[in-house]
Parts: sequence; C-alpha cells; structure tokens
Amino acid sequence: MRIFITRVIAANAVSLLETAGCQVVQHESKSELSPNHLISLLQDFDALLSVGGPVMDGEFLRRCRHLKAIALMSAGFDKIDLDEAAALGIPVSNTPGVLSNATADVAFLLMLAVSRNAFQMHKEILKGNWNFFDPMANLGRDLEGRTLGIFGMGNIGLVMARKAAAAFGMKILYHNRSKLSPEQNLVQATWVDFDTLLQESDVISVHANLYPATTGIFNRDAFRRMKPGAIFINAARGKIHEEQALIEALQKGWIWGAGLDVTNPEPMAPGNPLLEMPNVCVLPHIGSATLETRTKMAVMAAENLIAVKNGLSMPQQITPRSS
Ligand SMILES: NC(=O)C1=CN([C@@H]2O[C@H](COP(=O)(O)OP(=O)(O)OC[C@H]3O[C@@H](n4cnc5c(N)ncnc54)[C@H](O)[C@@H]3O)[C@@H](O)[C@H]2O)C=CC1
Ligand SMILES: O=C(O)C(=O)CO
Repeated sequence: MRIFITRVIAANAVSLLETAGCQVVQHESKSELSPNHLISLLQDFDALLSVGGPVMDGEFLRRCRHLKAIALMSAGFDKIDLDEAAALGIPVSNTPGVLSNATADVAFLLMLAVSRNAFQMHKEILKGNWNFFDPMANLGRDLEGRTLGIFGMGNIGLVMARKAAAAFGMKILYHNRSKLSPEQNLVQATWVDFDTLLQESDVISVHANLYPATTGIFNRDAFRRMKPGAIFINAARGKIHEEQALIEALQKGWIWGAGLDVTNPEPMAPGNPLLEMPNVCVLPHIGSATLETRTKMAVMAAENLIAVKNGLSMPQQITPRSS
C-alpha cells in the first residue's frame, strides 16, 4: 500500500507503516498543499494520512475515489465530507482520546491566563512597565469555587471538567447532546440547557464538534446573555464563535475576557483587534501539541491504515452524522 502523508510526522509512526510493508511519502515542505495539488499527487497513492488541511469536500473525494482509506491525524473531522466518503466507500478514521489531556491542559492554561491577565502582564514587563507593587493594580479574578460551563462534554470536555473540579473545586455545568451516565459523571456535573449554561457559568469552555448546529452558536445574543464578568474559552474550532460578536462583547465589557486556541481563519491575521486587547489570550492552535501526544496521534493514524492494509476495519473509523 502506498501512503501519502501531508506533513512530516513522528518517525516511529512512519517506521510502523514501513515495517508493515507500506511505502510512505511525506510532504516535507512547510507550505499548505492546495486541494488540486494534493489530488494530483494522490493519483499515485492508495491511502492518505492527512494532518491539518486541505478541506476534502465532495469534489475532492470523487476525484480521489480510488483511495482505500483516509486517516486523519486529528480528533476533529470538520474538514472532510464524511457522507461523500461513505458513499464512495472510503473509510475515514480520526485520533480521539489520545489528545484529550493535552488539549484540556491548553483550555485550562487559557482559563487561568485570562483570569489573571497573564499574557498582558508579560507584555507590560517586556515594555518596561514593572515599576512598583501596587496593591490595587493588576487584579485578576479567583477561580476557586466558581462555576465552569462546558459546551460539548465529550472526551476533552470531560477531562477539562475533571481538572477544573480537582484543581479549583469548580462546580461543573455542561451542555451536551446527551447526558453523562453515572459512571462517566465522576465530577457531579449538571446537564443544563444552552441558555442556563450561558447565564450561570463564570467560565464557559467550548469543546464541541464543529457541525452546522454549533457553527456560530456563540453569537452576539449568546455573549449578551453570558454572566457579566464571565470568561469565554474556545479550544475546539474557531467557527463555533462569531469573531465580531466576541470583539463587541469584550469591547463593551459584557464579559471579562477570552482565551482562544482556535480562530477563524487560522492563522489569525496580524492586526486583529483581539490581539491588542489586554483581556484576551490567543494561542496558535496548540491544543494537542506536545511531543508525547503528537506521537500517539501519529501512531494511532498509522495503525488505522495498517488495519486497512491487513484487510481489517479501521479501529477509529468515524461514523458520519451531520449535526
Ligand atoms: N485545539 C485543539 O488543538 C484541538 C481541538 N479539538 C476539537 O475539539 C473537538 C472535541 O473533541 P473531542 O472531545 O475529542 O470530541 P468528542 O466527540 O468526544 O466530544 C464532542 C462533544 O460535543 C458534543 N456536541 C456536538 N454537537 C453539539 C451540540 N450541538 N450541542 C451540544 N453538544 C454538542 C458531542 O455530543 C460530544 O459529546 C473536536 O471535534 C475538535 O474540533 C480536538 C483536539 C485538539
Ligand atoms: O485534533 C484536532 O482536532 C486538532 O485540532 C489538533 O489536534
């Protein structure tokens, strides 16, 4: 089986594929492949291991209908038309679970950084603005005992809830399509409707999939209904919040601050007003970016392709659903 990989990934995942008898080519340039370029390259390959972009829409997949499998090296699967892949008989897998801890850590980091203005304090020191100890300046907000609202209580949301409850004794509310079973709900989290999540959370942390139903769900109306002084964190996908609405909410002081690991578009353009705001922390989509986690993701993606080579189903094959 000839496999094309859209980035350079952990060497042990490549070795795993080669030991299993696959021929592997990695795209070594740091530039993003356009869909057309990738389609033309893929004509000589049997399977794709996709990291990052490009978007694989219906047309892309129809022009690559010879592929035996596509392994995504991500938990998110919003860049691929899963219905079309299923219709064409191309199995698609992702890498859930192995990145939950690392990604929840980044949401946690953002929650703490925003509550204590950490990024802004660092910028001020770099500008030479650390003059004397003022007891009434640089004041953040406590997290201890406050209420965390999780939007999207899946693998990552659950880890975030567990960390926040253990570290700060936070009370956990969540809004999810389904309710947690008692075995899953180790932190006594309470399911609430979306409106209650907005109105009662001191911090809202977004961990839902990007679907039509979640696209732009954090809009002007949602920010308006959040608790005054609340913190908004998004470590899922940038399209889940409307950027202009978030900017307005911050400018008008409806919320205390925001922490974003994801933006729309990515990369965020220099000069974006969010980058100038003292109460906003932005990271360049590093949720899963630890050596250990990226290695586990690469190995998991490789193992899914090896299963196909051996005539088996992909262990992490994704079942399409649209909302
Ligand atoms: N910042 C980063 O580097 C990373 C971001 N992600 C993003 O995080 C997302 C979540 O990842 P996991 O927790 O592994 O996925 P998951 O599938 O385990 O959890 C997602 C949860 O969102 C819920 N959800 C979906 N639509 C909803 C709706 N309309 N209303 C309420 N809840 C809804 C689902 O029911 C599910 O429980 C991924 O889809 C991906 O987009 C994932 C990994 C790293
Ligand atoms: O896994 C994902 O969905 C990411 O965004 C990066 O790991």
